[in-house]
Amino acid sequence: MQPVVARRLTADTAAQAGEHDADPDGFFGPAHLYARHLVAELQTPAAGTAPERCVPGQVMLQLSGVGKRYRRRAVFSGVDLTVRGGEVAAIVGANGCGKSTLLRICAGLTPPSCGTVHRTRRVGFVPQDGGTAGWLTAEEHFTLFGAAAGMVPRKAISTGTHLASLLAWRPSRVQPVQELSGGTRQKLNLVLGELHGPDLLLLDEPYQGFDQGSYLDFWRQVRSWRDAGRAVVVVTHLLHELQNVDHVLDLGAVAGRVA
Ligand SMILES: Nc1ncnc2c1ncn2[C@@H]1O[C@H](COP(=O)(O)OP(=O)(O)OP(=O)(O)O)[C@@H](O)[C@H]1O
Repeated sequence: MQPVVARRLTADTAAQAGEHDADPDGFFGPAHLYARHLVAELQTPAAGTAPERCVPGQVMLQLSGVGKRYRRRAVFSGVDLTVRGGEVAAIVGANGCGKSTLLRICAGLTPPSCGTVHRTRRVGFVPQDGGTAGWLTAEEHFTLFGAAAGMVPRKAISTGTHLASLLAWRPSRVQPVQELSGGTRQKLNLVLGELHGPDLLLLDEPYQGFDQGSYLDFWRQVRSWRDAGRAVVVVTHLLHELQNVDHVLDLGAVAGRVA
């Protein structure tokens, strides 16, 4: 879960910068020095990040009787879902039925109000709103997130660049992320979620802003993860893709029958 920690750290930092209403360079110093500082802080590799082979058929995620309440309001209850290596699950349903909340519960970022969640250790999470830092470059993000997973900078950059190429994106070495288009920033998010080779990928509408070619590249990637024995859970509104997935969890139907 170290990449999740790194993502939270960069989001906190962005919030700090926003609160102080200062030029990031003046507040934190030059971007590359700040990135180096964060990398040093996250240098200790997460326990158990040594590469392991995905085992197709192995349970990567299991939800049993999971429910969520915000104060006295029930969002959903009684959610059961099992996703194995080599399977893709889609979470669908109307706006506000709790899809993002459920995905955060799967990632361990939001506690369920009831039920149990078992997940494999190596998880990649791609949130709907990215946790990227606008004044860092894509390469600095690769280095930062890679360090959190115990990758040396060179390996993190080459892996990130390779994964970006699978989405037809060639990151500039100098352009800060705040100058990227929305779709390209979303590609960065996707690459960061996959950088450490997770067994379980949790994706919250990861293709928002993608052009048609990138969208097709994305689903090609999903099939290649599945073929490699990884498990994928994707929140989606695009029902015509459901023929390509192994499980469909209609959270709208579940939410419609909460107590
Ligand atoms: N931290 C929170 N505190 C209180 N209520 C919340 C919180 N987070 C989410 N909610 C509520 O929980 C419900 C589910 O939100 P969520 O974002 O999970 O829905 P969603 O199905 O992903 O929606 P969308 O399709 O629009 O992305 C919404 O009514 C939302 O207002």
